[in-house]
Amino acid sequence: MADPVEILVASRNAKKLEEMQRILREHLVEIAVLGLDDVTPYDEPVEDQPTFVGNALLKARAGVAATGLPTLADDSGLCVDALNGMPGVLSARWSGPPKSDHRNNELLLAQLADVPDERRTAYFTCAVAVVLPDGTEQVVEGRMDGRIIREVRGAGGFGYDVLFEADDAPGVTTAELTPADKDAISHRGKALREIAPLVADLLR
Ligand SMILES: O=P(O)(O)OP(=O)(O)OP(=O)(O)OC[C@H]1O[C@@H](n2cnc3c(O)ncnc32)[C@H](O)[C@@H]1O
Ligand SMILES: [Mg+2]
Repeated sequence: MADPVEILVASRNAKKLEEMQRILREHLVEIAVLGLDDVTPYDEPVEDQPTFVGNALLKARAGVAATGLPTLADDSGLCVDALNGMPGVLSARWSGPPKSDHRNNELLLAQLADVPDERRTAYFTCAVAVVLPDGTEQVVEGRMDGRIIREVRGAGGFGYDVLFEADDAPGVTTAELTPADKDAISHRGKALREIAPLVADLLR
């Protein structure tokens, strides 16, 4: 039997990578989904673009240039209405280096301390880009609407999940959902389920 086609998922975030591999493996059954730890290390780009789409393309292009493998990358973040869309593309490193989910969540609570419940709306967004060695590029986006609560709750997920209640799963944070329940409603789940058939077609 021929070796399976390989794709690289270029993320340094172990929890995000786990979500991506879980969703992709379900939808791309005959494709081997590798992570950055499965390939020779390369210089990863600085995520300096003003948009999620721009950063996702940057990460995917760098992966394909370094490895020669079709590469998928996710750039995602939390956009809070009362903060004019911040932290947005800066979500991962909002509270400064070294990257810390805990400090980011403390900062979010502090920034929203005086914001009343009805104005604590926010959404997660995710751009997923796939780039092939022949230069073909595709990008899709997914979104999950919800609100920011006042105390962290839950042990699942990552990042700001402990402070986010999705409109599609009210009363619990996305850190309290099972992995499958988060994938079913998440920005990342939506984007990856949309791009998976495109990837399958491109690799055929
Ligand atoms: O760039 P890579 O290496 O993929 O990993 P990263 O963590 O730096 O990823 P991003 O640059 O895309 O930043 C995304 C940040 O947005 C937040 N975020 C994105 N998706 C999330 C989710 O599903 N749940 C909670 N927080 C999320 C979280 O703080 C992430 O670190
Ligand atoms: Mg990043």
